[in-house]
Order: sequence, then structure tokens, then C-alpha cells
Amino acid sequence: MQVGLGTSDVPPVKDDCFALPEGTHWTPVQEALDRLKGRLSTVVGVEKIPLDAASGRILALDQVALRANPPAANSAVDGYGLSNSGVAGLQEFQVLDGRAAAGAPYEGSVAAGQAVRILTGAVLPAGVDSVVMQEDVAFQGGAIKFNGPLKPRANTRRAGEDVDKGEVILRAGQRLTAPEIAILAATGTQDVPVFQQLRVGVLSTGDEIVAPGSTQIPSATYDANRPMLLSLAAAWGHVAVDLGHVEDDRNVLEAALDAAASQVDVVFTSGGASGGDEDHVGALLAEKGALQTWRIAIKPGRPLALALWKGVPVFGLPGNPVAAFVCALIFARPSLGVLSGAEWDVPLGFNVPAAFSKRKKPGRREFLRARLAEDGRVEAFASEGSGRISGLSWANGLIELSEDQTEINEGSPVRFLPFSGFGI
Ligand SMILES: Nc1nc2c(c(=O)[nH]1)N[C@H]1C(S)=C(S)[C@@H](COP(=O)(O)OP(=O)(O)OC[C@H]3O[C@@H](n4cnc5c(N)ncnc54)[C@H](O)[C@@H]3O)O[C@H]1N2
Ligand code: MOO
Repeated sequence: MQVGLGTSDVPPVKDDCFALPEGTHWTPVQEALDRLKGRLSTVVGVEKIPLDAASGRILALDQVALRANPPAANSAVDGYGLSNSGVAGLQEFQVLDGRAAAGAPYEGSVAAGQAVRILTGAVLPAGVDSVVMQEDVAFQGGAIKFNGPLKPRANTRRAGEDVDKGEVILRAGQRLTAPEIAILAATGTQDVPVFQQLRVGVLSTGDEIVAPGSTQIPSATYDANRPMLLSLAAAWGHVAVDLGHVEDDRNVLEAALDAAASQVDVVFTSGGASGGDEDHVGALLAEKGALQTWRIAIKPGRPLALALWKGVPVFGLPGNPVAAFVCALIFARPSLGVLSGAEWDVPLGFNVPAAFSKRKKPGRREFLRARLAEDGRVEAFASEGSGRISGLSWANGLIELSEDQTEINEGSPVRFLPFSGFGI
């Protein structure tokens, strides 16, 4: 028999460790994202680097074409260049000596009734406005014959038809990937102004955390978050800085954050965010780190600390690796983008039929490890436990269930966010 406490003093036992405790303000995911978006801005400087070293970097200034693409009208095919009369029926043209090739123009001019051999990419010689494809002609006795009419400017490319000189081709904030590199190169850019790379520090916390493989003691946990988060930061084009691991000691953590603040532009910590006896990260950030938000209506990942430490943004990610991963993708990725000079990026998502059924509590947003199958339906990982790291590599994306979704049946549309849309 219990004495001292009446049953009304004891909270009812909740089997669901994901139930949102009453009396706490749970910030909706969108509100947390809006806050981040509204408060963050670029923290890195600008440098000019050669285009061939710029892949993955963020453009710092709008770029204009330094030359038109193409710079001159040229042939789109191998064939014969001529002045097109547009007449229907059998046409005959005398073929001139010489030819026009890419990089080796034909210097003469082509009169009416004459044609010149021309290769793909060659500048159109004077007098040529159209090209007849070599497959469409009969060549006989120094002349070509073909069945007209030819369309006006057939098989030619107009000067500047892609972009004109001086036209804005890329905007500041765009990430330079293969397509952007191509247009910059084609229009003559040699050096490109980009933002300096953001330095992202990753710190693991927790007495139980040890280097992978370093011990066989069962109470030790191999550090999975730090390599995972370093890999994410690098995949997103930032400089990933390994800040190591600290034990559950507030002074040591404080010193580590101080050191980090002078070394990196943004810090990821993992673990110690939930408010347990040894959860120092949340407590320390609340006390000294201008903590902004730390309980978010999300599963997994609700204990997320967003703070500033000596002016440096700190993402206090949850310890459970799946929760740390999801929070990094959902909150940290677009934030790091803005800090590094890019636009706030909303991940690619589309609705696909569910290959599973599930009930869900209202009021929080849930992210499930998901795999889009070849039949176009999406499966969810069998377990939702946020320590089940194997589900991350099983998955090829996340399913995002909104706050008001409570029941998902097989075939119901669900939102699928492919990992590729998160840059991984
Ligand atoms: N009474 C409550 N307990 C917990 C709550 C709660 O609301 N009330 N929230 C749970 C949820 S949800 C999560 S997520 C975790 C997050 O807690 P912390 O951020 O404080 O993380 P820890 O307690 O330090 O660790 C949780 C778990 O993750 C393991 N871990 C930590 N760091 C790493 C690492 N670098 N690599 C691999 N695994 C790591 C750690 O050993 C723990 O097993 O709190 C719940 N509890
Ligand atoms: O939601 Mo916690 O964030 O389970 O992993």
C-alpha cells in the first residue's frame, strides 16, 4: 500500500513515449522553420575562385553572360549551307570548293544558287541562312539536289538564341552544380564570386559515447552521430569540422562550446537535449546560450535545442541517431543553406500511395523512414524506434505526415521526400 501521495498527484503512466506531455508548449514544425528562416542570414564572406574549383559553391553575385551563347549563327548539322529560297520541289545548288567547319570558318561568300559544305558548329558563311542535311541531298557532278521547300533558317542556330551577352544567367544564392558550371563556362566566366564555405562543427556528448570499435563494454555506445553529421555537412558543401566528444560535464561542455565558437560558423551537438539528469546541452544552452526553441511537435526529434553560443548558432540535436538525422535534414539543412549564402530550400516532395497502414496521434508532424518501391508505392520501415539506425540505409527518403493526419490506409496518398532532395 502506498502512503503519502494520493493518486491525483501522480501523472497517469503513458506507454507511448512519444505522447506529447501536457503543460509544455510544443512548437509546431512550421513555426520552428519560419522562426529559423526569419532570423538567420548569411554569415560568411565572399571570395573569387576559378570556375573549375567552384563546383558545389554558392554564388555570391548575380552573373551575366560575358558573351552570347552561341556567339555567332552556326550550323546545327553536317550538310550544305545555302541561301534558302523557300521554294518547293526539286532544288539544285552548285557546291563551292572549300568548307566551313567548327573553328575553321569559310571565308568566302555564298551566292544564290550556290552551296558550301558545312559541318556542325561551323559559323554560317556570308550568304548562308539555312543548311540542308547531308542525308537529304543527292550529290552529283559537283552539285546537290534536294526536295524543297526548306524551312526558313533550317538547321541553323541563331546568335544568342540561348542567352544574349549581358543577360542575367544565374542569381546570387544559387548553388553551382554541373548545369550552372556549364552556362558560366559557355559564356566565358573564368573566375566566379562565391561565398566562403561555412564551417560546421560537430560535437558529440554523453558519458557512454566512445569511438566505434574502441571497446566491447555493453554500456558503451559507439559514436554514430558524429560521423553521420560530419558526412551530412560535407555532402551539403560545407567544411565539416570534427569537434570530438565531451562527457556529461557542464564545465567541459561549456569550454568545448567556447572553443567551437572561435573555430566554426555553426555547431551541431548531439545528445543531452531532452532534460534528463545528465542532459546538459539543453540546460546549458537555456542558461547561457540564448535558447530559442527546444520542444518541437515532431517525431522523431522533439528535444531540439536551437540556440546562439557567443553569436554562433548551435543546433542541439537529439541523441537518438534517427532523431538527430531527421532534425538535421528538416531544420539544419535549410538553415545551413541560409548561413552559407543560399536561399532557404524547401525539400522536394510529392504524393505517392502508401504501401502500409498506420494510425497516428494528431498535433505533431511525423517523419518515417521510407522506401519508394518500383511500383510507385512507398513503404515505411517496420520500426519507428529512433535508435534503429539500420532503417536509415534501408530507406531512400522520408514520409512526412502532417499534424492533422491520423489514419493512413494502404493506397492513401502520403508525402514522400526523397533523400536526393535533401542533397544526400
Ligand atoms: N522522460 C523522458 N525521456 C526521454 C524523452 C522525454 O521526453 N522524456 N525524450 C526521448 C526522446 S524523443 C529522445 S530523442 C531522447 C533524446 O535525448 P537526448 O538528446 O537528451 O539524448 P541522450 O539521452 O543523450 O541520448 C539518447 C540516446 O541516443 C544515444 N546517443 C547519444 N549520442 C549518440 C551518438 N553520438 N551516437 C550514437 N548514439 C548516441 C544515447 O546513448 C541514448 O541511447 O530522449 C528520450 N528520453
Ligand atoms: O523523438 Mo526522439 O527524438 O525519439 O528520437
